[in-house]
Amino acid sequence: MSETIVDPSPARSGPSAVLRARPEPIRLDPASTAVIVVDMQNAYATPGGYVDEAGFDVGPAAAVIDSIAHVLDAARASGMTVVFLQNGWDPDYREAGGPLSPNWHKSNALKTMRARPELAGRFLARGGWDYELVEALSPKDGDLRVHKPRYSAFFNSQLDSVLRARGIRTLVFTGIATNVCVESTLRDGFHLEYFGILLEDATHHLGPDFIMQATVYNVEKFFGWVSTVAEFQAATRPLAAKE
Ligand SMILES: C/C(=C/NC(N)=O)C(=O)O
Repeated sequence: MSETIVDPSPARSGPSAVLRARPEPIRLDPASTAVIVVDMQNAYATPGGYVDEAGFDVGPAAAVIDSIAHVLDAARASGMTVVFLQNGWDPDYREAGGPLSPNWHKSNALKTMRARPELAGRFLARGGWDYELVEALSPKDGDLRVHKPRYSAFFNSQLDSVLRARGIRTLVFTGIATNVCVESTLRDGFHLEYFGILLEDATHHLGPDFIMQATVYNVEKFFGWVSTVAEFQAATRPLAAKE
């Protein structure tokens, strides 16, 4: 019996490819697919950035940067949209909210700066090094950047309108952190009718390994599809040849 292939864009006119994914394969239509690079900023992926200073392990981020670079090469070659998300706030932290915002209480960046006043102003402030994307993943011509002030990129940002204006239906997720901003955005995307695909080895989690497994389980079972960088490259290769 042949396996069902999920098809988010049955009315497409151009070439498409099938991505091997769990729980079932899903069709990729480059014209309506965007690769979302979640928060690959110095804050989350470079020693000396916020996450490192707050005591999380950024070691695995180096391999993730490499993996994402491969995904982006494949995505651009096959004509997909690339969207870089950048998390943070204005330099005065007004967008972060004050004590009446749960963000003020839960953001480890804000908490670390309050606990260590010598770090005040250093983390996730627009214009600063911590906020910048890592050098190895600099956007190329045609790529998009979207600023986001909370874990989910669909809140208080332009992401939904930027995607809808381009007819994007499928979102391929990479970036950091699997269990925080990646999962929050993929889940909210589900509720907005986007098809979310997690490339598990192009993400890195913050916290114990079981939390990565929990996100992968949640996505596979409830919110979307799970695949890998190698499968994405294999699926998109024939599309690039046709360009
Ligand atoms: C913990 C954290 C995660 N961010 C993300 N990009 O997943 C934060 O922003 O504080």
